[in-house]
Amino acid sequence: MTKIHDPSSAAKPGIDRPLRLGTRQSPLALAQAEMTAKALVAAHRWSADQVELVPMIASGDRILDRSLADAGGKALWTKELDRSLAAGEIDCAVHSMKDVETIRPEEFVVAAMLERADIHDRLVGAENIDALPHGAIVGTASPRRKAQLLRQRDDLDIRLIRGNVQTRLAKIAAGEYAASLLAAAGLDRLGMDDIGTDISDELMLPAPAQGAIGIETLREAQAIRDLLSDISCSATFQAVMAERAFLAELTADCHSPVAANAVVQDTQLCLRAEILLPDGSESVSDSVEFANDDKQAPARLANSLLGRASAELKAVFGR
Ligand SMILES: NCc1[nH]cc(CCC(=O)O)c1CC(=O)O
Repeated sequence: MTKIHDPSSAAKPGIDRPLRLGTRQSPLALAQAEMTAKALVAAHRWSADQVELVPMIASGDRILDRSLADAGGKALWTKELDRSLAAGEIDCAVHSMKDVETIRPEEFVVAAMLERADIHDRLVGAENIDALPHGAIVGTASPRRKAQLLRQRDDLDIRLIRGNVQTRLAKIAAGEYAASLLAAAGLDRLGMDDIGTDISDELMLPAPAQGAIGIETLREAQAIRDLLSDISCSATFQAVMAERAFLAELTADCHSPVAANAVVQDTQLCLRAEILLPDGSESVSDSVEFANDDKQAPARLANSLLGRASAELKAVFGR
């Protein structure tokens, strides 16, 4: 006997069963997943139990003795969630867009981004960069932050610091480092908005996608994509995609000191970007305004910056 396909028998996530949100297990990742869950519940008038968090440990959380760049790159943040998404164990995965590789497997799609938070870096351990003592030890794992700090203060002793936000703050409190830089967005989401001082984006243009939370799902999962699109902030989405397009053209990875930030103004985007030598001794920056639908503009900016760079700086980007 042939089975008659009954579409109502396919359990609808969020309706017949909870929508499963995959997340890393760090306190910041969990806070971001909670924000996503809240947004879904509000947008769809669900009850709280229609969304379920599925936390997992990422390789990036396990490897703490090396910089991410040396250990295998940004994939270390997404590998476990990717596998789980592909296996159908979760319906979508919540990420800090800053940690998501520029080129992603074709089967995944960023279906939504929450409204972007504070884009700035916050200095913890001193009032401002000038107030740091001569030769002070500053902890960061970011080539961008290191280069931008050294550009301003080449006497600083920049050393690798790894671990989640709480771990880093504990290391400063213990005197292992005089100071560190952390994303304001992360501190704010952890309720630590009273810690540290914002560094202006003139001095330190943030990392591409800093402050943005993205939710990925399977490209083919149209029902999930629809549920997610209802919580997406289109201005954030367009801005972050422009920043990522800039990165893609540079073929930058997490070794590369790169900063970029875009803002949407009506039908226009304004993209500011900067590339630096790792020791901060050279930086090239510029900004461009372009129409939202001009998808090539970020790549043009990348090439114009490279065109003005020294041979040494070009080489950082494999040119
Ligand atoms: N690489 C770690 C990471 N990824 C995203 C954030 C902060 C949250 C955000 O930028 O949205 C952080 C911590 C930090 O840079 O201090």
